[in-house]
Amino acid sequence: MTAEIIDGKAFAADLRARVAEHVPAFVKASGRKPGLAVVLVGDDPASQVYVGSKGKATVAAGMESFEHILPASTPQDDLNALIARLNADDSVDGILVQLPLPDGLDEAAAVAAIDPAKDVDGLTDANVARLANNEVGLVPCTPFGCMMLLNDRLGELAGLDAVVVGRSQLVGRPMAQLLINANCTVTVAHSRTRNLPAIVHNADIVVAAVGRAEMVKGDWLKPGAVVIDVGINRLAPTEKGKKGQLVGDVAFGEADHVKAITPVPGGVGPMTIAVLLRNTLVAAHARAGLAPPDGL
Ligand SMILES: Nc1nc(=O)c2c([nH]1)NC[C@@H]1CN(c3ccc(C(=O)N[C@@H](CCC(=O)O)C(=O)O)cc3)C=[N+]21
Repeated sequence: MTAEIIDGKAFAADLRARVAEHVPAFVKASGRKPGLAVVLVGDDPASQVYVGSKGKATVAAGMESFEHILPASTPQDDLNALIARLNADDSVDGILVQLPLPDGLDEAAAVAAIDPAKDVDGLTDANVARLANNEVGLVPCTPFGCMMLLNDRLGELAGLDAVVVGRSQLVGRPMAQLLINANCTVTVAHSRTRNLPAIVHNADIVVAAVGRAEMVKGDWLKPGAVVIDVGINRLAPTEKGKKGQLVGDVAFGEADHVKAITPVPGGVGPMTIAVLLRNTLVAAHARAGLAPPDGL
């Protein structure tokens, strides 16, 4: 049996196109474009690349992109003041503060400063509570994108055994909530979990989000499982002049016997950006008092 490779890149391109199709009607109804503000503190090169691709995708979808790049030495008060200005700015529908923040800055305080109506990362207490209560709200982009890939590949998820490896606020925890809301039987595993291989081997759905290169081995995976690899790990460069290879949290080369698996790159990563645009459009409609865009 040969695993199907889930083409997140193509799925994301389709989602971005569907988001873009809704933009003209929003502009007509509201007299302005949907706007996304991305705040990057510090000069981490990988973060700069992500912020760049977010900005490009935002403009390509017909939306307005606002980038705020601050030095790593920015005081908390200045960061919070910027967030307060973005909250008050009517042309901004979505605010994303790129995480992690540099040492010395309080992430929880920065997130708490974001207006929940503009919280396109779904990280504020208000949106976390809505997700936990299975109510409508803004959901973190990466887990939402994973659910779209799972629904596309599997259809009805009710009753399936799902294992989420990782319990971060941005991915693991909201992923578990979404799977519970989809009526899966959900296990959340993490660094203190005992007998991880056996737990993963029970799963029909495996979502790996630990940030450790190829930690999930092929023989842990049940034949026929659907595997979503959220990890993006850059290996040390092996050849001179060559950039380090990107690998996921799953040993992809050992996963031939699963039903389907997302590759890295080209799997979950592009979905994250496409869902960010989707969330911005959804937030824009809600803020303008318009019905949510359908089919997204
Ligand atoms: N508040 C916040 N929200 C985030 O959503 C967030 C964040 N902070 N901090 C950093 C991580 C990382 N992240 C990625 C998005 C897209 C790709 C992506 O498109 N990756 C491509 C390739 C990337 C490459 O080649 O380097 C792929 O997987 O195919 C990767 C990583 C969002 N993040």
